[in-house]
Amino acid sequence: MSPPLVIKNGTVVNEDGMFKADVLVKNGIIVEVSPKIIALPEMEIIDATDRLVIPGGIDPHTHMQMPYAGEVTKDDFLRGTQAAVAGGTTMIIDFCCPDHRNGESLMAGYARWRSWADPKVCCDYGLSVAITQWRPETADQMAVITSPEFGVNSFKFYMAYEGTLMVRDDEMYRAMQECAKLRALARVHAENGSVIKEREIDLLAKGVTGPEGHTQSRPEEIEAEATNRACVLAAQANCPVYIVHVMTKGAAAAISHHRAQGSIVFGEPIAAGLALDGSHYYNEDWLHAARYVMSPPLSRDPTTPELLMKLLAAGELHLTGTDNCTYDGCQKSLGKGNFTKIPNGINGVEDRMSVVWEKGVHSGIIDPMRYVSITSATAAKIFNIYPKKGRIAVGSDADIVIFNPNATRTISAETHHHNLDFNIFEGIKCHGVAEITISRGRIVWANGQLQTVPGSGKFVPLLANSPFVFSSHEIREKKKEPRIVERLE
Ligand SMILES: O=C1CCNC(=O)N1
Ligand SMILES: [Zn+2]
Ligand SMILES: [Zn+2]
Repeated sequence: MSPPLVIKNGTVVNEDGMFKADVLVKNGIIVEVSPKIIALPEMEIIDATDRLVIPGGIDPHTHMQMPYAGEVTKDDFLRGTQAAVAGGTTMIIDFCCPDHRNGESLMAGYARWRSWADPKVCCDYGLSVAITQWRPETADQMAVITSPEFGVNSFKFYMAYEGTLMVRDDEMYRAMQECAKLRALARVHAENGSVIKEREIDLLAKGVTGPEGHTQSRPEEIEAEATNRACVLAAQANCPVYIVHVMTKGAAAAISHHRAQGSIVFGEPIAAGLALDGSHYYNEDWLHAARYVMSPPLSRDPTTPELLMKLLAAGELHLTGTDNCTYDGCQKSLGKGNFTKIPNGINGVEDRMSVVWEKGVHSGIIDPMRYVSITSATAAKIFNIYPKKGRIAVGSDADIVIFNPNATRTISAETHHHNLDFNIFEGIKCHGVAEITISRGRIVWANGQLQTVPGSGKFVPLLANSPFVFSSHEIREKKKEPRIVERLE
């Protein structure tokens, strides 16, 4: 167990307030937050003068060590969580993807992911489970895996990747009904996978084989239409819905529309979409362009990144993720001559906290409290682990970052901790640097050095029925009861 830690002279920032205070940590828990804490000889002292003391980032969207289409993502649970803590993130929610189409149970897939992650993680993690087919046994397995013993409270649905991950509308509708019954959140990758597949065929037939074909096969309205459809199906199923990687204005507008209709919809932009645009797909260098291939694609509109940040400021979008799904140049080159074979994925887990500070706070669009909300607290609330996570308060886990808002760092593959030969944010200078990262009371990053221990991170059970998501559910359910008219024969 780490020695007691006292963080002195810092400014604590939570999503609802910021104030000067010292913080005392014992046995991995915050035990005191007060104006002046006397440092005793047995305590390790951190001087946080002119620094912010913030809740460790929570990245709700990663794909570490993910097997897909014969490849495995380069950031495994060790390198991926090392990159996370080096950037000020102290918890990830990774996507478990059981091979359900071929009969693997959700529980067996879950067990595989746990066996990969538990020995390697250097910070805490949770799991969200993808459902890639609606089978007779799926509903029962969803009930099992949302029990506290497994600790899963969200399910992922892909409306893209026809033939591998994509579910039909009727399947997603049925599964959303089950999510609502179990008080579990439906998370959706919203793209029209069927139309994308046809557009890919047409583009290849016309000789468009490079990464520019990827973005042309997925026009922005393809994401907007699917986002709208996902919200409609969720509303029909009376199921709260969470749209992952919101990349475009149209998708964000669809979310705002359904929220204005009273639906419970959460939108998750990602670091890449808050800092970059789709011009990279037209880069003369094939490999450069291929390295930015992800789905949905980066927006073709250079004004989108700022708009997405403004929607986060306005509360129309809610939390930031990364979709960290890293493939190196060799893997990306599998798509030479056919863009549909380029593995989809980019990095983000190490740079999200700095990118969001630079594009949000340093640019004057959000304040530090909103920053904590969109990088940590809202994720903790949605996944039902608040205030254990996402807050600097007595009783909360000591997942803490000593954050220097005035320091800058220039992002580069030369210095990052990803297991990757490229960084999509290469050369971007950010204000806002995580100088010390503390995971459950243990310093895991300081003085530019990792101090991680593989397997020291813990699996965090995510329990169903998050009040932030479901506390109005019963009343909503009653209002949607079907009506029967009793007619005299
Ligand atoms: O939905 C996804 C899976 C991982 N990679 C990506 O780009 N999109
Ligand atoms: Zn996705
Ligand atoms: Zn993803």
